[in-house]
Amino acid sequence: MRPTLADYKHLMSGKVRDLYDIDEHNLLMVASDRISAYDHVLETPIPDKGRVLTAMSVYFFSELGIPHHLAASPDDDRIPEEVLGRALIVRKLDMIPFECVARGYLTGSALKEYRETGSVCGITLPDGLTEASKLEDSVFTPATKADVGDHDVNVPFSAVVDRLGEELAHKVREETLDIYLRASSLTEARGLLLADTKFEFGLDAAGNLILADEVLTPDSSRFWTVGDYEPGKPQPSFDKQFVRDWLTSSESGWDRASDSPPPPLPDDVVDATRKRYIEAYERISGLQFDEWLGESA
Ligand SMILES: C[C@H](c1ccccc1)n1cc(-c2ncnc(N)c2C#N)cn1
Repeated sequence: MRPTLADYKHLMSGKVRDLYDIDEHNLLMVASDRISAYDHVLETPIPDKGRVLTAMSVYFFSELGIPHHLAASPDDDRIPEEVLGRALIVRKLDMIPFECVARGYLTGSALKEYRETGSVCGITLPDGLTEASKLEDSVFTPATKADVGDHDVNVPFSAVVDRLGEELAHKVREETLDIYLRASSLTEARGLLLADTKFEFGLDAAGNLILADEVLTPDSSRFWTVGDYEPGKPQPSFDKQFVRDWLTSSESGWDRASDSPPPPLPDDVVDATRKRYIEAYERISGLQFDEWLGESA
């Protein structure tokens, strides 16, 4: 008999994920079907999004072959039925207080900073770069974690050194870039560009660096289609473009510049977005989503 979520103490919630306390050594990390766009958590869920992104993390944790925080099988008996397939048991770590971002392409906050300073996180970049430019060498662009609803703040590597010390700061940067390069090679071979991604690390009781959080999901990464890649303009998001296009179309009646919450999504946008998440998982992993744990929505 599996427990229910009510048996576990709720610890915190992010935009689309929730964290529960299992026992002295373990947490339950639950991925919801919530989706965010334009800094809003939409009222319309995307069925199976939580299960797909959980399956993607599990695939990469097993594929990357580096120490990670998964503490049990995805079908462990301690996982409640209601979240089976979209929840993982992870071991408690002393989390490193930085978003460890690796970028192979220039976009988002890094592009904004580059346009203002010619650099990102204190790293001077070549002149003449533009939206979605491919960077000659991928860069480590750490950020401090913002409260829910705020944007993370990019910081120079020296801030990581000041907080973690030279040795650990260098190890975090090295691990971040190594995982990014290996993952981007894997995804590109399957037709998807990994423009950038965000990792979180923690330390175990022995002081070992452990890969934590979710990894290489569309929520922690930007995925673009190789065939559509064209620097000089914003690239379509592999997973969220249908949502973004509809929200900014006249059909939605929503004004992005207003403070009003976005309207509910139409069924066709929801269904197309669900299919994109599943496509991303199946193309990258080579696995069939309908063989993944839990009940399809
Ligand atoms: C940001 C993320 C989060 C996830 C889900 C919902 C809200 C926040 N989070 C993860 C931990 C965490 N703490 C201790 N040990 C761990 N292994 C982890 C992990 N992963 C703390 N925060």
